[in-house]
Amino acid sequence: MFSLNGTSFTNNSLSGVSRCLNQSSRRVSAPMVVVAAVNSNGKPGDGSVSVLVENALTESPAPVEMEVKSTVTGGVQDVYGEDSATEDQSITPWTLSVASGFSLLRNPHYNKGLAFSERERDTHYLRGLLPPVVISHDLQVKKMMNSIRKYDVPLQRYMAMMDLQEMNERLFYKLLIDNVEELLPIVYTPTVGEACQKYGSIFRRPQGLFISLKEKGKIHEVLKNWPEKKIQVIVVTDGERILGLGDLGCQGMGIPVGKLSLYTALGGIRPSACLPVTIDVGTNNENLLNDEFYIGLRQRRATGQEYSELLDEFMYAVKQNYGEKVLIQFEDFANHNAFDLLAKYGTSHLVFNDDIQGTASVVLAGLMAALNLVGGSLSEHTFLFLGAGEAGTGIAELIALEMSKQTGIPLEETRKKIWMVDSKGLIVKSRMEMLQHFKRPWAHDHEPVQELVNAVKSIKPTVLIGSSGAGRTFTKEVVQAMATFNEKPIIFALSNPTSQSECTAEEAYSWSEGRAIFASGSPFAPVEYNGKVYASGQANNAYIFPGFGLGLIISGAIRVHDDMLLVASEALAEQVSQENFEKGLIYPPFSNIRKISAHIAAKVAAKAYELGLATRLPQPKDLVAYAESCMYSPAYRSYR
Ligand SMILES: NC(=O)C1=CN([C@@H]2O[C@H](COP(=O)(O)OP(=O)(O)OC[C@H]3O[C@@H](n4cnc5c(N)ncnc54)[C@H](OP(=O)(O)O)[C@@H]3O)[C@@H](O)[C@H]2O)C=CC1
Ligand SMILES: CC(=O)C(=O)O
Ligand SMILES: [Mg+2]
Repeated sequence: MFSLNGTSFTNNSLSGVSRCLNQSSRRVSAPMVVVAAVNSNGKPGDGSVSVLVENALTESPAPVEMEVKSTVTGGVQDVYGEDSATEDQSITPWTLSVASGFSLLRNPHYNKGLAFSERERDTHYLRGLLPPVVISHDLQVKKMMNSIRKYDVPLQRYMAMMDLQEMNERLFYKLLIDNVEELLPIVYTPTVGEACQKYGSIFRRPQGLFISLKEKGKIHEVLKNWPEKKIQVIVVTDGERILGLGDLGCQGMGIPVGKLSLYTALGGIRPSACLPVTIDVGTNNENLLNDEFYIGLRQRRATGQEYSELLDEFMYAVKQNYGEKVLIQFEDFANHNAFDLLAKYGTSHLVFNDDIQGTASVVLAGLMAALNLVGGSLSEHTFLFLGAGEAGTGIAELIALEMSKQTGIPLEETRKKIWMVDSKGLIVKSRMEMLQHFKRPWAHDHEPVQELVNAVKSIKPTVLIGSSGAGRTFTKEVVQAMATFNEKPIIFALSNPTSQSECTAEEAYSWSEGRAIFASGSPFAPVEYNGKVYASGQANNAYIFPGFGLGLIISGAIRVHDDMLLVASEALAEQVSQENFEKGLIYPPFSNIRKISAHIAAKVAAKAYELGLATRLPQPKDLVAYAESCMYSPAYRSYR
């Protein structure tokens, strides 16, 4: 028993946190002295109990390594041992106080709904607050899936999922992990696109952190308002290019929220370590400016110095609050800012642009896999893009880099195998003066060509990639042209959501007489053509960023390097099985995504160590096993 600020505490309840740490299968330094203090009568007066947490690392610098059994794996930097507790161990459901009673049921992090056991209902003052039945986590998942499936409208399913995330986090993640193929199109593209468009009308409870021009000069304090302190990944948007839907301003928040749900479900990053951010500098979307339910600043976008000062303040406040190794993922910025932000902060922060880099890695993986079906090496193929923005030029640059690495041919030469069409036609040398800087490497010698179909007929690409955000631009004539000079034309329709896809799966297969190798950014159902069923893959950066981020975090990487993108592509391509190839697939099913993410993470981490960019030492021997052991599991913990 001891006293703090006049209150008596017992330490016989030295929390399960330290015990949990001891029994984790991860190698842990045993740093935590955790004192869960209860009032001397052992009963909270007002439903809450003060808790004091101390990190004893400073007092006990020598790390103690332990290897013990675990049935549940923990999140990266699971310092409180909550996630690495085995299923038969107890942990304390604490916030700054021990949650109990009504507040426990309203706390999404600890709420278990009808799965609270009889004992927990007694010890945590839940009697009467729940109906008598006690059900399992699995039954909760079954029940929730039943109720979600009753909604015919995808947006209603999205809203039900968001409500669940705000009500019972572990049920939300178990549902998503166990039913990933069915629920990915709900919490992610295409439905998240519609949700962003209607965000103001469907807005119920805020998710993520909103930083607007009003917060200029105060961003450091605003970050402190966020309830979690140990942030490992931030996904940030300014809402100017949301999927292929354009400027959705502050309503772009659905994207960082959705991407970070995938960081947890697909990549195993703890939810409490994820921070979704929307930077609101206004919007140029007239419909939103005139919408009475719009949730953002009602002004046109700030640009120039005003914009860059806000971004600068944000970037430095992030580093001040969370340190060097927090990963900042830029998402859905317009290209006139995206390339510059990546270049500007790439040397001072751990930054990653998902649209430029993540997309590049996922498409390169698909191409590597597709070579198994069409033959030849990468440099024997010719590529034509519709869309020369972030996604298009990002992918092109990574393909050229990989070709250069494979053949030893200089990058300037390998780029010549890649052609681009933008809204003004084929990118050719005569347009050089007027081109944005990121398009210039792709301006080759050729007479001007206006129409895509004519570019296809002239260049005769083996691979056609849509990254335009312009729906149905791969017309019948375009696909038929591809099929005239390719036995198996490779066609990617990357644009999201489905309404913006350059063509549908049905169009790709029927217009190519079943010969296309097709993948799309948003999913399409299998297609029947001439009595045969064709399943297409989903070429979406969701395959890459969760595992990529996990790899950066587990290695303590301080910078992103292009070679990490290349190994991530290899890791993903290696996961495509013979059985997948036989179905014409060039991506593995999402149902294996956590295993895939662990492989990607291991390769990325290994590259970080090789490049001297990793700070978490020593390097674990088996990086795949280590990555898996670091992944968050949504299994319920029992509360003492
Ligand atoms: N599947 C995936 O994982 C990903 C998919 N995407 C999707 O890719 C699309 C583009 O994104 P991003 O590259 O960031 O966008 P950008 O705005 O940076 O680039 C769009 C490009 O498409 C061109 N374009 C637009 N309309 C047409 C048209 N009708 N004909 C020819 N070219 C056109 C633009 O031309 P101009 O330069 O002349 O204006 C520009 O070059 C989006 O729909 C997005 O959802 C993005 C990232 C990942
Ligand atoms: C998938 C994605 O990042 C996009 O469409 O922007
Ligand atoms: Mg994006």
